[in-house]
Amino acid sequence: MKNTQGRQGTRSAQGTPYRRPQKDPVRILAFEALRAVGERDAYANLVLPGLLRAAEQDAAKKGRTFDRRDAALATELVYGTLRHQGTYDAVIAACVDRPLREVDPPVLDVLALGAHQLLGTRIPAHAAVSASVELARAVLGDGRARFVNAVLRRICAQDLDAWLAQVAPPYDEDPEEHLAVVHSHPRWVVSALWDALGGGRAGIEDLLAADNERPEVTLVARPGRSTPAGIAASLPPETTVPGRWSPYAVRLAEGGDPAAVPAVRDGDAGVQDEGSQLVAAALAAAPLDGPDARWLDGCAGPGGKAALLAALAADRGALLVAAEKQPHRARLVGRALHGNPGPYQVVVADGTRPVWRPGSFDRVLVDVPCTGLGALRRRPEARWRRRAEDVGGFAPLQRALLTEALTAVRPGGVVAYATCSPHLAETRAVVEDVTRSPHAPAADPVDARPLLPGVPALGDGPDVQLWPHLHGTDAMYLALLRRR
Ligand SMILES: C[S@@+](CC[C@H](N)C(=O)[O-])C[C@H]1O[C@@H](n2cnc3c(N)ncnc32)[C@H](O)[C@@H]1O
Repeated sequence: MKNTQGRQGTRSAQGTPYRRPQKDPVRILAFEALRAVGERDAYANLVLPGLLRAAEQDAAKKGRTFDRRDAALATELVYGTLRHQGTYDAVIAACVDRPLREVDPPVLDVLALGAHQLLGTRIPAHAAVSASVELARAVLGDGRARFVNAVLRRICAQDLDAWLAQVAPPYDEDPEEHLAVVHSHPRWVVSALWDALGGGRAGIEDLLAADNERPEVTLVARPGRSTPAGIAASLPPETTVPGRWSPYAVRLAEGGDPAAVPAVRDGDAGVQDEGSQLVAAALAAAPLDGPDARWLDGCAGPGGKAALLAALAADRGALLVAAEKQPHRARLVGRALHGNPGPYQVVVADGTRPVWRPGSFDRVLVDVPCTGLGALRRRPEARWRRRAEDVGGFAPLQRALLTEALTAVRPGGVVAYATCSPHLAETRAVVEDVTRSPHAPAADPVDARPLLPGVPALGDGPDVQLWPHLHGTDAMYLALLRRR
């Protein structure tokens, strides 16, 4: 019998010709990544590499290719959609006739992916809609694909600016909600960041916009093991840029792959934001009277700062003890420190119940667990997962770890308290409470600003707060305290 319905043709119950959905591996991969983030609380940066590898292997089996451009587009779709989810949700909400919580999450993911292509990329509108409808047919079925089609057609009726004017309240009426919708941050995060940053509209807008930028990949050349110049010389000249502030930093140009850097493969260098490098370098540079032989990193996992500290300690013949409560993270610390030119020990230990004697260290770092609001550039989903209540949840541990750090350092020794969050409740409030507490050893603040030479806009001191929009770093906080 002659097939009159084409290669993939069958007839549906209604008699309309049925065409199998086109399976676009890039969009399917992006959808699967969003589902993993939404359904299983996965981290995009952890699930993506596995999905990309699987897509490559699947394509190879079918005699097709899934190349670097496909991988770059899939990554952009996932990260962009997650970063701008708050804005896209507000737009989608204006285009559906029921509350968003009544729309199934997989449908919302397809809509958000479509909204990102329409409002956040240069993909032509007709291509963005048809690719999204095909994705919906493949992963949701024909009925929901029609719904997706209808919603996306409403979205593409105007551009992003027009949508923002429609869905965000005017700045003058409700500044925080305006910024939350326009810059896609939860309102409580806008509020907390603004409290910490201070100032007017321009600064907070720049900060929120910087949180939505892809961060550069920065490497740390571990002293005694490699140098920024040596790393740069090992790579084609156009692929590296000097660090901005850290003498150990070298930045990779757009698209640079750290795994391709020989010094990184050998452990002589690592991937580390310049803010983290500055924290370790400032502790190492703090003036000290008396011995300088024993250093402690009390919250070391996964070991980025410990590896730099250990290399700096080695240069002075000092020992670094790197303590971490979680055994699996302590193993990562061991890996980061492997090959260090000087002495070090990695211990699995609870920094609030120390296994070391009081006063036995000359320099101590506590880079405490925190909300991570300073690294929103790197963790696109984190802002939606965190809750305002989480801040208070970390408070007792942060105070206990700083108190024990002050106990661990000898009189005259220096403690660095660091967080990758600028939230005032995790930064100044902790330092002020502990330094006033009768239960903590007495300590005096050390002005950290001169220990970050050349870094501008460090405020009134004595502590320092780095910012993505001012320094190009994560929003690391650092307070230095000298035990009396
Ligand atoms: C912000 S991270 C430290 C990052 C690290 N300094 C780096 O640069 O790679 C905080 C670490 O503290 C660990 N931690 C949490 N509670 C702890 C405790 N009571 N004692 C020691 N480490 C703890 C966490 O497991 C986590 O690895």
